[in-house]
Amino acid sequence: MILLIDAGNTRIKWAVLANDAAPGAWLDSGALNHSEVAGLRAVCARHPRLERAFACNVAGAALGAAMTAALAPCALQWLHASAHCAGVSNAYDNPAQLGADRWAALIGARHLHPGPCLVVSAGTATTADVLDADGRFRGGVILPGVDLMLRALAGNTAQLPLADGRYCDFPRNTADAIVSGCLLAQAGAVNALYARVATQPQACCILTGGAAARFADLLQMPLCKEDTLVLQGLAIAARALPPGAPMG
Ligand SMILES: Nc1ncnc2c1ncn2[C@@H]1O[C@H](COP(=O)(O)OP(=O)(O)O)[C@@H](O)[C@H]1O
Ligand SMILES: CC(C)(COP(=O)(O)O)[C@@H](O)C(=O)NCCC(=O)O
Ligand SMILES: [K+]
Repeated sequence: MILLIDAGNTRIKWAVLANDAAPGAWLDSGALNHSEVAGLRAVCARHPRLERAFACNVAGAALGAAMTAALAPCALQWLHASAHCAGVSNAYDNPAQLGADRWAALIGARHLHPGPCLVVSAGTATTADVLDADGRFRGGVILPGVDLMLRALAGNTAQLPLADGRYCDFPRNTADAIVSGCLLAQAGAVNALYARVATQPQACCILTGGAAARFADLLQMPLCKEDTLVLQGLAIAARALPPGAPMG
């Protein structure tokens, strides 16, 4: 039994998986705020047959250390992006520079969909990553996530609130204008990146992240929503990287 943990800049997502189970067939799962990281200890206590913990962390060394402490004595193995893993190759100039959550999402996407796809993660940041039909990660973009965009406008202008408006085609008030602009910015980036794979047979978009639902309806392509894509990728990577194995 394995504990999988995706530590992002907003939330720590986790799931428990039996050794022979399909990625996504979670025995248990949940999410914690960074301030609740010690709650990982209770997750271990609830699952005494845990043999292993496998994680990605893009939220800094302090959170990583707190995760290690919370899980002790269960050893925590970290996924780092590398040149190859589980059928995915990494075209980043420096493969290790790619966020481990993006790398896990690409691995998860490859396992779900053998064709070309755009892997979109709507989290603190929004990322859109191009995966070719042969499992080659070609590259991708990073932009502020929805909440970051909304907070940037509220925090850096005299008159704009932290908007709680809704998407409209022709916004006629400030709150709707702000929300519509931010959601269109997200969808515009995704639609533009998708154009790079749209002509390839069986191309699709796999969408994940806590903010995915906010702009999914604005996306103009075949769409597969996978809320736990990163955790699924971690499960696949963990099986490809037994404890103590060198990174791919
Ligand atoms: N319960 C929640 N707590 C915090 N953010 C949430 C929650 N539900 C949805 N969200 C949205 O999802 C985003 C965080 O998504 P997530 O994928 O967890 O981000 P990350 O991987 O960067 O930690 C937030 O910016 C917010 O827009
Ligand atoms: C882009 C990210 C901040 C996304 O993290 P998240 O929004 O999920 O917290 C993360 O993947 C990251 O820190 N990447 C490292 C730089 C890169 O991927 O090029
Ligand atoms: K994420």
